[in-house]
Amino acid sequence: MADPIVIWGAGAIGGTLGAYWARAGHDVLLVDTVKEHVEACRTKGLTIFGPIEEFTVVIPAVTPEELTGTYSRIVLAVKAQATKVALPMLAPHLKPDGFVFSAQNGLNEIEIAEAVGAERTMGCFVNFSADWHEPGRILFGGRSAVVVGEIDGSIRDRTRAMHELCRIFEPDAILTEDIWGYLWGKMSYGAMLFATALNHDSMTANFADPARFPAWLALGREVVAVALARGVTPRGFGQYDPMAFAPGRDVAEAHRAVDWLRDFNAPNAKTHSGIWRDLAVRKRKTEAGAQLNVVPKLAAELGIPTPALNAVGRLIADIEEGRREQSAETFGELMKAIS
Ligand SMILES: NC(=O)C1=CN([C@@H]2O[C@H](COP(=O)(O)OP(=O)(O)OC[C@H]3O[C@@H](n4cnc5c(N)ncnc54)[C@H](OP(=O)(O)O)[C@@H]3O)[C@@H](O)[C@H]2O)C=CC1
Ligand SMILES: CC(C)(CO)C(=O)C(=O)O
Repeated sequence: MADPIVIWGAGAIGGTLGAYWARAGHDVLLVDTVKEHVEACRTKGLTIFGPIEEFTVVIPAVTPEELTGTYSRIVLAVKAQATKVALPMLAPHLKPDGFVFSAQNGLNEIEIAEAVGAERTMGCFVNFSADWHEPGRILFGGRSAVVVGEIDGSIRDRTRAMHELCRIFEPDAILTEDIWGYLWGKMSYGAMLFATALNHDSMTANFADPARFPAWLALGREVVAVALARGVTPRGFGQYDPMAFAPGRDVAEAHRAVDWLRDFNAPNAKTHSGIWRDLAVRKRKTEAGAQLNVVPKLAAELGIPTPALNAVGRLIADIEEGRREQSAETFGELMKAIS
């Protein structure tokens, strides 16, 4: 494939992937709505910094309005709530036999497939940690799993090619026939991450508090119940096995999963989730509407109650709308809702 890899949304995740691919000699084109970031990337360069490594690479970059031409590979790395807006913008730039590769949290692949066709949609589970700090500067806070897979479970030449590209960035990247399993597995962890954003404690401090364990247990159980009812067996990463939250499993297994999340996040230079950062630092809406709240809707269709997910969704909305603060008290409201 001769045309550049287009990264649509060159923030924390898209920018990090793009920087690694560009440094490895691949032709990359960043597309982002933040003009100052686009300008920085294409002039002084995009700097990746943090505990993993530091480097700067100048990468061609444009705003969506400046983009011309059609491309075979478009890596979509906008927040889930921006997917709906980004899809009609990128669709005219996708070649008829090209594909959109979702490097996002949530089940964006459903929406992407509806917009550009299932044949032109590829999934990816991303769990590494990154934060956009300022134009041209992204913190790469910690390594974690990257998994590549087609939404129909097939493995094709293009799937292998994307997997190889991801291995440049993450040598342990996995090629899977079960991307939905990984996406639902991340959803179970993601629901807990939303809850960690109800207060100002780090992810590790949240997972370390035994008093908060009932919240992780309830959230994990609800997400996993919905996934299983939809015929998906959620898959994890590292030693986090979402099936620890499956019906009939001993609660000790869930304790082990949460303890592992505590330890996994401890050395991370990104101490808080992207959701916390949206609320506390970027002062903007989170992905709750487009990511977390999808699960209770699917659960309702299946007759599965989701009191913990409902409470987290409601409390995050309260913070977004200025009705509540991120605080111990707000987390306490979640605890009340599940007691
Ligand atoms: N950051 C992380 O550590 C992780 C993130 N993820 C997931 O990866 C996805 C991307 O997150 P992240 O990289 O953190 O997000 P960022 O906000 O850092 O990056 C997204 C970039 O896309 C821009 N953008 C928004 N709308 C459009 C559009 N229509 N066209 C082009 N660019 C646009 C954003 O601008 P603006 O800021 O103005 O909106 C921003 O610069 C999310 O689903 C997230 O949950 C998954 C694992 C870890
Ligand atoms: C915490 C992290 C990086 C996953 O480890 C994440 O997915 C997020 O910030 O939303």
